[in-house]
Amino acid sequence: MKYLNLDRTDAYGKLKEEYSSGKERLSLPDLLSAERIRSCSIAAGGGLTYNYAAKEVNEKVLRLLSDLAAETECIEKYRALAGGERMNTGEDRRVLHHLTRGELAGPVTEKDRDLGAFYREQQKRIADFSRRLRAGEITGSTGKSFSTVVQIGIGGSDLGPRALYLALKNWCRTELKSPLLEARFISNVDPDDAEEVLSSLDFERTLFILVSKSGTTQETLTNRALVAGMMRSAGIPGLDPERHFVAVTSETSPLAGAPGFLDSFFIDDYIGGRYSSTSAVGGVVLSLAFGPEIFERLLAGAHQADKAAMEGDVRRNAALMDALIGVWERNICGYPVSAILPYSQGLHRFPAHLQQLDMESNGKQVNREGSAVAYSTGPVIFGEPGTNGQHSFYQLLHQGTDIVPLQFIGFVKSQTGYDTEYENSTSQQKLKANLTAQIVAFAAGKKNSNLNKNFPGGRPSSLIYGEQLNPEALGALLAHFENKVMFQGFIWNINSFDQEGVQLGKILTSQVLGAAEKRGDLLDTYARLLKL
Ligand SMILES: O=P(O)(O)OC[C@H]1O[C@](O)(CO)[C@@H](O)[C@@H]1O
Repeated sequence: MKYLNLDRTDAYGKLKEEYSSGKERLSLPDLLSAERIRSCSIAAGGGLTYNYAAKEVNEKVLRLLSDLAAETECIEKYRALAGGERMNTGEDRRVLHHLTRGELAGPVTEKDRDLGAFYREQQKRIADFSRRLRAGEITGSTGKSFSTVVQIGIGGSDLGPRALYLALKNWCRTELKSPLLEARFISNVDPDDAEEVLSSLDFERTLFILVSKSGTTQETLTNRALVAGMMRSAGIPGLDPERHFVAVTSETSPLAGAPGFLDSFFIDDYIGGRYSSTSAVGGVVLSLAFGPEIFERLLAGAHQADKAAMEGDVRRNAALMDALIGVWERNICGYPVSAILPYSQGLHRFPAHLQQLDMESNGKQVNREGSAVAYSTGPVIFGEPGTNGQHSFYQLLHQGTDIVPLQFIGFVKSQTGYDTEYENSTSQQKLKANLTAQIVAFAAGKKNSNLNKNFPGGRPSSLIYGEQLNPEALGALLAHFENKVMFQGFIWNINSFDQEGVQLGKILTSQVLGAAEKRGDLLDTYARLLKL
């Protein structure tokens, strides 16, 4: 396989040339048409469709982007990654999150161990544990059945699972006959975060899921101690914290086999934190809260999206098309920011998950061999659900001095089916009307001689949509973005699977905590740290 920096590819030069010579051919108000809206759609798995009609790309640009995908061997690299090649060069590791939802390139083995079988075995153990606990066969230390689970973790051990739980909570509440366990999350080392969650819990009926792949993360271990301490001081006769904790960690972590847990479930170093939602990291909390069948349906949707991303024809590969257009916008058009705008309240924490997924993966300044790259890599990602965002930051998106490419997400039906009519339309109809109105307003704009009221348009967006946000659609949505980020990493020739940029802050924090005086004024500590 060839590993070329983006600026060494032929397609990159041609794309730059096309942009500088053909800006008027790329005018969005002129490009957008009813015919284009119909033709620029790609099935993305899980019943989802990716539509890129409102992107600043014409036929010529699409041909060149397709050449770029071929030149950078995106599909070959994806196949190699799925087959177990050590694509995480920084840490010399395989990258196997796809394998948690099914094989794409045959079995992956290591020293005769089938790694897919290992993930499936963990999944089966989680399913058995969840069924027994939900049936009341596994109880708390005082004999009461569990009604609440609390995940303690941070970064990838929190954001993805939390976003997925919140995304399915209302759908499950509406669709399932079996009762749901409530899930809560503690992540921040700020004690107010834990206190707020713990203050409303019945400890006797709560199971804590301690999630840390490394088993060394300061925030997570501190919160474990805080929870156990609070349980001990609650003064409840017979309450034993050790029978209220399970662990999710890697087999090589200090937590593996450590005392103090009712049970433990495992991942391995081949699944990066931000890619771990479909492993035990997300599997335990989602299976306990909703039942293992729901988690299996989510995995099935993710696997469909993974298979769809293997398609060699760019025009039939949603994740690859999304990735290529993102590179066009970042490197050729020069847009440094991108917004995720779900028109679905269930997805209100999904932008936060995508922020870590994208920015921790592709916020890199060196290529996979460690040499500096001379072009931009990952954009800044932010987002909020519509319509709330419309009344907050959309002003800048419509009329600000920067162009921010937008990723809309929407569904035909709501999750609960509850709806009400007011002024001749229902709430769900209003939600969808707002979504389509925004896409057109951003793309086409509206001329006004009063510049303060002028909408310049030309603000590109794409839309991922489906019938309803259900487990399959959510799994596919998650995998779509994971695969998009992976393809962009291939095109930028960077390693999207390590995160050295988080280390320095951790080291300096330990130095502050190791210093004799930790209780000083914030500015004193700040100044003293420079001398340490
Ligand atoms: O699961 P762990 O090992 O506690 O790590 C949590 C998070 O910390 C990070 O390593 C960043 O500090 C993330 O990549 C990861 O998701």
